[in-house]
Amino acid sequence: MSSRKVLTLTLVRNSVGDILLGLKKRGFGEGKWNGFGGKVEPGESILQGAARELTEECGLKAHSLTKVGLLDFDFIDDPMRLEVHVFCTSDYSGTVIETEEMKPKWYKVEDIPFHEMWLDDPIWFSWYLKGGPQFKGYFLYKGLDKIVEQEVKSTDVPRETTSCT
Ligand SMILES: Nc1[nH]c(=O)nc2c1ncn2[C@H]1C[C@H](O)[C@@H](COP(=O)(O)OP(=O)(O)OP(=O)(O)O)O1
Repeated sequence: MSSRKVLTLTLVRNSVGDILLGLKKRGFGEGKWNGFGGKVEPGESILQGAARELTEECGLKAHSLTKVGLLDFDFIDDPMRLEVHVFCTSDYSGTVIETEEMKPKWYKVEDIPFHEMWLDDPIWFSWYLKGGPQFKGYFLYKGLDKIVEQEVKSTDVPRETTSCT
């Protein structure tokens, strides 16, 4: 029996192209820098979940979100499967705040701290940064510190921007 979790991950960029990451202070991925997101709750859409998590974790309100990719994670000897829907936005308002879950910080793209992020991030991030159609990634982990299988590819599906209002 596998247990599949649907999660969101949102990458925010400001008007000068810097990217907002958060240092996860608790829970899954604690101690790693990442975008903002979490589990989609019953009764909400994936987009609604992404917008809610962004506000909960760093205070920003997304006016629209652009779907950029999908990441699937399997774990050897663990029935957990993660389906992570990746969004980006530069269309937001509010002030960035530190929350119980995340300590946020703006990074220049060339300074993204990949050595303090999930091992898969340096593999798929370039697909996000370069634009183009949505990407699809698959990673098989052994534990949380080793990737034993990986694939990232482009799909035929263009990036899609949806209003959050
Ligand atoms: N391998 C991976 N690479 C990556 O870049 N992001 C990942 C990842 N695995 C999970 N994530 C993201 C998805 C999501 O944004 C976040 C995990 O969210 P969760 O809601 O599971 O966190 P928590 O365990 O803190 O749960 P809550 O207590 O519900 O907030 O980490």
